Amino acid sequence: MSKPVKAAVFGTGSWGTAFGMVLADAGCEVTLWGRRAELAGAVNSTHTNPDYLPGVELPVNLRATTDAAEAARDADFTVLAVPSQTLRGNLAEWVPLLAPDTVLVSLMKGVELGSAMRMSEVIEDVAKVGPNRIAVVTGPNLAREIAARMPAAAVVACADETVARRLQSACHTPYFRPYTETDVIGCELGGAVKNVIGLAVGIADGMGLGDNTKGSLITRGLAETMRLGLAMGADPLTFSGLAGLGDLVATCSSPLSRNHTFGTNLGKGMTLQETIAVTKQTAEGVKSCESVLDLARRHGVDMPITETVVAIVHEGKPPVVAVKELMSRSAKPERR
Ligand SMILES: NC(=O)c1ccc[n+]([C@@H]2O[C@H](COP(=O)([O-])OP(=O)(O)OC[C@H]3O[C@@H](n4cnc5c(N)ncnc54)[C@H](O)[C@@H]3O)[C@@H](O)[C@H]2O)c1
Ligand SMILES: O=P(O)(O)OC[C@H](O)CO
Repeated sequence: MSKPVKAAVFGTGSWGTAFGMVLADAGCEVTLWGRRAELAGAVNSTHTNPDYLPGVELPVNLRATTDAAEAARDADFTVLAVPSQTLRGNLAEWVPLLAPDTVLVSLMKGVELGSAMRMSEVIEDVAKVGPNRIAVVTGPNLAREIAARMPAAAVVACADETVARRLQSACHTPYFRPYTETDVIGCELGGAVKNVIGLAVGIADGMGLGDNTKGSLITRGLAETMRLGLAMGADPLTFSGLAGLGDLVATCSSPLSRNHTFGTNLGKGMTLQETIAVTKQTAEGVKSCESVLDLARRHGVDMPITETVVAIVHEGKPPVVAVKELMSRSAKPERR
């Protein structure tokens, strides 16, 4: 009998825990790493994560520890599920502990501030491993729905398709259907930019605007994501798949999305500080809207919705003024 696949998941937040559950349900031996002993204790003793997924019963073969070396030991897959902006510092501490041939798997949907690096680039930079040992999991995967074992599809992307297939088989369950991809750039951009568009749609919802506005923001948001992707060497077809349209629709429609909810609160008139204060989990788009705009400028790409989100979130532009400006841009053909 072949030995079970071992996975370490660094991050016991919503998605780290839910994806750990997926891996465990798929038959992997999974160890979650978290910073807080009481949370790791709760996972081990009550098989719940009361802070991030209250009411969800976790599999008994999902264990947790605060000892990073213990989690990392002999892991075939080392899954990273911390906020995008802390990844660099976190990973630097874990690199000496990693199993020699482990595949590093990014669950994160952000772009690093300052460097404008995608998460796989940060991993490559810090861990000094090649693209064939770095994979990305993305798609329409709201953690709470996955944790409730509601059916969903996902994408596992790696430059090396064999590695993507290994990961696909490690996380395939009756409720979680992963497809393989080799377009890592497209998959990561789809995940990072949908958070920014999710903020925009949330703002519009909070302002009481309608479904036409939502449909327009989703479609034009996808258009600007694709423009950036093309400039960066992504395959444009990726954006009509799960990592693009699929995730955009889930995020922009769901009250479970932290980015959408964050935008809704801003659109209702809360200040940035008030909105941050009521946001308990990571809403990646809040910081990544700036790094996505940075990427767009580096590549000479026009991203008006992203620019508008940055102006509302970070420059205090009133949403009503921002909408007026967005709508009064010069007329142009739909495709350019
Ligand atoms: N929640 C989802 O539905 C979902 C789905 C797909 C992808 N993602 C992505 O997964 C990533 C993680 O999101 P999440 O939902 O698990 O966030 P979360 O806020 O629920 O959890 C974040 C985790 O990181 C830990 N953390 C925070 N700061 C840290 C630091 N400085 N050092 C180490 N650990 C730290 C927290 O304690 C927590 O365990 C994000 O990039 C997000 O976009 C989330
Ligand atoms: O809650 P959000 O906005 O981070 O979205 C969660 C997932 O990325 C949806 O696929």
